[in-house]
Amino acid sequence: MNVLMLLRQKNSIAYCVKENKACVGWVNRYFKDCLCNLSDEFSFAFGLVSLVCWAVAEIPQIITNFRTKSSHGVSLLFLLGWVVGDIFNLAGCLLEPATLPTQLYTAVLYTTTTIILVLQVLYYDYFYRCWKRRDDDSSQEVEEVKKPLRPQKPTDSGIPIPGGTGRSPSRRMDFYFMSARSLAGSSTPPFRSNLRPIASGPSAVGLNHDYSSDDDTVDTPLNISVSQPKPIPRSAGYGVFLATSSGMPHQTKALIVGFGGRKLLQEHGTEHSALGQCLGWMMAAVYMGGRLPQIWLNIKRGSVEGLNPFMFVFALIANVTYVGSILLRSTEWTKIKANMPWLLDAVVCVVLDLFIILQYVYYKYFRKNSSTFNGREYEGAYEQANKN
Ligand SMILES: NC(=[NH2+])NCCC[C@H](N)C(=O)O
Repeated sequence: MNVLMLLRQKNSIAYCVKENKACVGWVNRYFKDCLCNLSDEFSFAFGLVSLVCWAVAEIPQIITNFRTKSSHGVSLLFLLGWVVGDIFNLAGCLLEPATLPTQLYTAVLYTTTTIILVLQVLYYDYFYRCWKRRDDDSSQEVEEVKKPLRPQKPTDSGIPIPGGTGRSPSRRMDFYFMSARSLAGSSTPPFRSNLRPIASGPSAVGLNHDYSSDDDTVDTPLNISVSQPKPIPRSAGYGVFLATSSGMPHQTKALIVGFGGRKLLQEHGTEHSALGQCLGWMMAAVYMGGRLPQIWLNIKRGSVEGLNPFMFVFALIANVTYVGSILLRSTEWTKIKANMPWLLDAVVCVVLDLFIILQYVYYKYFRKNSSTFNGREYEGAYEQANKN
């Protein structure tokens, strides 16, 4: 029987067992899925929309980080939750015979984009910031030796110091000079800096204390350490967890030949292992919990600056269509039950993403007017910096 099915599959002749008719050719060929009726077709279409949404979901945030040269708006813990979940999800897709090849495609797709995003966050949060700080510190050292600081008029605050370092000042250095030399006389904090009470002269102003996605913020001392920048630690406190699969629905109406060594399955031959279920629940817990650091970061900062809401809009659509694709394929309780961890995860993530989008609207448009001095000034400087 299996040999016969394999032969049929090889010749691209797949049949719906129930309805005894050929599957949709291209879907069968490229996605190894069999669509027998309209609801299967809708299910597949929803699955495709979900796949496309996941493919693009993180791109807006990557662009925002690139533009602001910072990742202060997005929680690293949230992204790490995704990465760890995705890796186990990927492993689960490869090991679990009940998953479809499309699940594997989706998992590969979003694991890749998430890894790119995390690498970018680490780059801006650690390397870029360290280099920038080192650059600024050495500039300040030379500056302090060569040109003693003079009191600045408030109107001078944005003007770079000509020839101060013996090399052409970059825009980054302009910000630095503005903040280090004359912030005491200016009410405008430097780009992405926290406005703090100024203890003494200009050299006592803390720079580079970015609004960070760090969830364990460590206060930056007011005095800049000229030689060694103090790295801000981040916590990556998720425990080890495993996850299996998500993406397209498990149910198949006809024969499926899986990837590599995966088994040939039939409608009634789909296996749901207890381990797969257990891992599915653990995956769901991590994915759902992963949104909390982001929500908390937004509350803690009282701002959503640097966060791109489209990441959550796409994730929301991806999860809604994902749920639709499962439910449209089958409403049999046994199948819904087997998919429960993935369904529940997607539904809860939709609610949490909706909450984050509302948070965005609130902080961006309503909280703006009543924000504190610090917040207003920060936004002004931020927007000003973006315009330059
Ligand atoms: N890296 C990813 N985008 N992974 C997909 C996570 C899917 C999960 N339902 C969530 O919304 O969190």
